[in-house]
Amino acid sequence: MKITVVGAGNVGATCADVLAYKEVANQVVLLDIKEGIAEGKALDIWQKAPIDLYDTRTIGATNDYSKTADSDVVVITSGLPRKPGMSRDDLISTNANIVRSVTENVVKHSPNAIIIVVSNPLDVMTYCAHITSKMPRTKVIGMAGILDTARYRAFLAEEINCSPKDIQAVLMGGHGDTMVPLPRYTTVAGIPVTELVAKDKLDAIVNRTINGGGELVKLMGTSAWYAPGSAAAQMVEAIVKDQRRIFPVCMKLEGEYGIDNCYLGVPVVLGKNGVEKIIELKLNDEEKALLEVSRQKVSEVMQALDTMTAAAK
Ligand SMILES: NC(=O)C1=CN([C@@H]2O[C@H](COP(=O)(O)OP(=O)(O)OC[C@H]3O[C@@H](n4cnc5c(N)ncnc54)[C@H](O)[C@@H]3O)[C@@H](O)[C@H]2O)C=CC1
Ligand SMILES: O=C([O-])CC(=O)C(=O)O
Repeated sequence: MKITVVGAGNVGATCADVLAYKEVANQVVLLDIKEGIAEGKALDIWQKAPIDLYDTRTIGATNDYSKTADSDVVVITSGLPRKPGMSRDDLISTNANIVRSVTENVVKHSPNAIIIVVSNPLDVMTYCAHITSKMPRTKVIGMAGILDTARYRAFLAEEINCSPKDIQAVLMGGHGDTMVPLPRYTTVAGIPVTELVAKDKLDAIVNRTINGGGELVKLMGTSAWYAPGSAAAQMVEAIVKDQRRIFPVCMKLEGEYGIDNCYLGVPVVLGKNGVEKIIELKLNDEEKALLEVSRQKVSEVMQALDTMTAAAK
């Protein structure tokens, strides 16, 4: 198995490191446009192999896509991260150009790869990669839901003072202020979360989750990478090992949840073909209304991308 990670910055290098450490594939190629950075980080990860005892070979490339040829999965992390005061949507024009050209190169050299997009604004960059690739919607998907759910689970574990391993949750919608955490579908070792956490505390945790990315940007001056890198690696692992794990994943909806032609996070079964199945939850009216707000917001940004693309022609 061969995995390529495009973008050897904070998220991409972390993802490559986790893939190697967990021996998800025997080869991981890290590619960046900045001279030498991917080669250096790939070499550094390889030199950690005798210490951490893994045999995944990590290889770096400066914009040389021939080294990525015939990858099984490609993770796209190339693009600007936001700075304090910015929204993810502010990154759209720069990152769309990057994601478009990267996707063209990826598809040229690895026509059968499953593509996982990480660059922001996530939902619209998944749209951009999907239409550029001309591949089925089940094979061009975005990572955000695992990260957002992990933040929610970590905050809950802190509040309950229990292991995060025992918290199961699902979250839907866009990766932004309109994401839709679902306390009704959150359990702690099988116990509904509402039996363990008071409503006001749960509301505060949901709110902190929605602003989880921004909290870190404010603290660090750039966005997060440890949890995002691991989250993308977890999607790769589910695909490469055909685990059929159930995760929230961003993809094009074609009628599911009554939504057409919009890229949103929904729970799916992830396996060797990418998305094997979309799970349609029976949302209540309140949850449906929140998802509709998310749909409107993502659709607006998709339209903004369409306008930009048309103007550039
Ligand atoms: N979906 C999600 O949940 C998350 C998304 N992100 C997004 O991931 C992206 C990367 O974030 P970081 O790694 O922190 O940024 P970074 O600045 O550390 O790394 C980005 C890398 O992309 C490279 N790059 C730029 N243009 C390229 C091109 N055409 N080809 C190849 N490489 C190129 C840069 O040289 C840089 O090394 C950002 O857009 C950020 O907003 C970050 C965290 C979570
Ligand atoms: O907040 C950002 O810009 C990066 C990101 O998507 C996240 O960490 O959730």
